[in-house]
Amino acid sequence: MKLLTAAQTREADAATIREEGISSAELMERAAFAFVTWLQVRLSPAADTQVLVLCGPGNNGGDGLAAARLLHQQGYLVQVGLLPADRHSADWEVNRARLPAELPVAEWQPEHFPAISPNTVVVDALFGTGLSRPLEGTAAALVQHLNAAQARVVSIDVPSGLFADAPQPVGSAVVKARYTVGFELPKLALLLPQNAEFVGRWHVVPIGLSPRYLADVPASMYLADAALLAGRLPARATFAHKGTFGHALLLAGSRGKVGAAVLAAQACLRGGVGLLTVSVPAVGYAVLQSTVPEAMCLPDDCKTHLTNLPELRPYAAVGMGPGIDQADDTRAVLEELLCTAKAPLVLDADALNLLGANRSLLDLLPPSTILTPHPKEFERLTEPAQHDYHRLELLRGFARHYRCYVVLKGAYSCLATPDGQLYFNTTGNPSMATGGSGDVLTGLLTALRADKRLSALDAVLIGLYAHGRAADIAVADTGQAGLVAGDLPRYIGQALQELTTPDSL
Ligand SMILES: NC(=O)C1=CN([C@@H]2O[C@H](COP(=O)(O)OP(=O)(O)OC[C@H]3O[C@@H](n4cnc5c(N)ncnc54)[C@H](O)[C@@H]3O)[C@@H](O)[C@H]2O)[C@@H](O)CC1
Ligand SMILES: Nc1ncnc2c1ncn2[C@@H]1O[C@H](COP(=O)(O)OP(=O)(O)O)[C@@H](O)[C@H]1O
Ligand SMILES: [K+]
Repeated sequence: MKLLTAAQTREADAATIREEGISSAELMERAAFAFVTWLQVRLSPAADTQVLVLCGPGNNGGDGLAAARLLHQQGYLVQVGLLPADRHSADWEVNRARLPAELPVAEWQPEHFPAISPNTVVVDALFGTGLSRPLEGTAAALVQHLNAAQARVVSIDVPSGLFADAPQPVGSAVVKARYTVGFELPKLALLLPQNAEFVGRWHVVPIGLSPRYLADVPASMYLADAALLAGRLPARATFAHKGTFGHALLLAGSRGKVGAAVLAAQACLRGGVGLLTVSVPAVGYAVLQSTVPEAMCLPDDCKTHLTNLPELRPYAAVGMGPGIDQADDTRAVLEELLCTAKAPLVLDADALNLLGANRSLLDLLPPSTILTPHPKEFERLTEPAQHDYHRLELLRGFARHYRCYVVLKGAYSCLATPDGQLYFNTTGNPSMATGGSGDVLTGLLTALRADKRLSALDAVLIGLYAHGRAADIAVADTGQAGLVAGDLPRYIGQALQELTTPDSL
């Protein structure tokens, strides 16, 4: 699924109106209906529920007016509060006129905003994608009044005051919603950690925007969801053998962090690799052999950390980083790997920290290497970001410059490709915020890179999706707090199966 900018969303609305021969008010009605349908499922029975709809002067306010009418028709106790304005959009006027006379409507004056009861459900329809500057004056005061009320707020399209796809000054007035319900496609702002306190949980509801426009519009940002990835993992052929799926090498572990090597190895095997060899410091040899018997193990001469690069010829992909620490002779192993590897590489954790501390090594990165930094590791590779949008630009620039695939990990992990596209992963949950989840990802990505049937892009996208999806499946058994990284590998197979090409004509 593509992510559209606010401007492209307006074009998509216009294309839909043109192609379907409907009026913009009809599209607004569709949007309001979709919103109300979503809301009704989550509200208490109609007669017990007070709903306050706060409407701004544009089409977001128009959506709010239409939603107020539809909720009123369903028997909810609805009131409408209007933000005072000199001018309103045409479809706002249409929907203002359609409000039934018995539905209470008041213009909210700044000197005496009515109190908002915490029991009220507030629909925030003040501003949407048409916001052109940060809120000030009455609009900002109303947002502050609403936030102070601590009511349950559901924002239409975006929390009012938040730019849909651009940064804004720190401290701007923005509604703090419990839920944000967007139309058709999420806006970039909903995916960024800095906006979490405003967005709450988000959902999108379909409104039938022009499929032709959505297919043709050029995009540089995508949501990597099931629709994008379904069927991308080829099914296994009847006569497949272990050579079909590649032989991977993992370079992982150091004294006190052998577990990272175990987790990566388990995930690599569950990711479907044909053969796996793990190079660990001598201290990890017995541990690895007993916990992951399916993997071959190459013990390093050094007891505590990696000091030797194995002969690379047998391997279809190499993953390095989980738990390796940052000793100077491990840095030398990384340097030799970068200089000599012919197979695709996956670099994580301390391999990234070593790159950050020895930036000249970055120029040795083979094209199409996969790097998986979390934000702190990414900062060590680049520079501190001023905000999330800046971080995304740094990410895009880094991936382009080094011709690499770079995954900025977090909720909605973002992959930047060598040609500057961004893909936001849609799976995963906060259960993964536990030590070792990243090691599991390294192992899984190394397995998928060893599978020659997959392109580099598909390997990363499938790996990110399946990693998060494994956690989504696992939490049904473990709960969120109870999940540990070691639980994830055994759900990877099920997650991968969901993306496998169906066995049909
Ligand atoms: N027919 C359509 O085009 C559809 C539009 N939709 C809704 O339309 C919304 C976009 O509507 P609009 O483009 O009218 O934009 P908004 O409703 O977001 O607001 C635009 C109005 O606010 C004013 N404004 C912008 N920034 C301001 C600020 N900082 N302080 C005070 N006033 C400010 C603008 O001058 C304009 O009058 C979407 O978010 C969505 O909710 C949906 O109904 C789907 C269909
Ligand atoms: N709140 C969250 N929602 C979804 N995924 C998450 C969340 N928190 C962490 N993750 C995922 O878990 C992994 C954590 O990796 P990392 O930070 O390297 O941890 P570690 O070094 O402990 O293995 C990443 O893939 C990240 O995307
Ligand atoms: K809004």
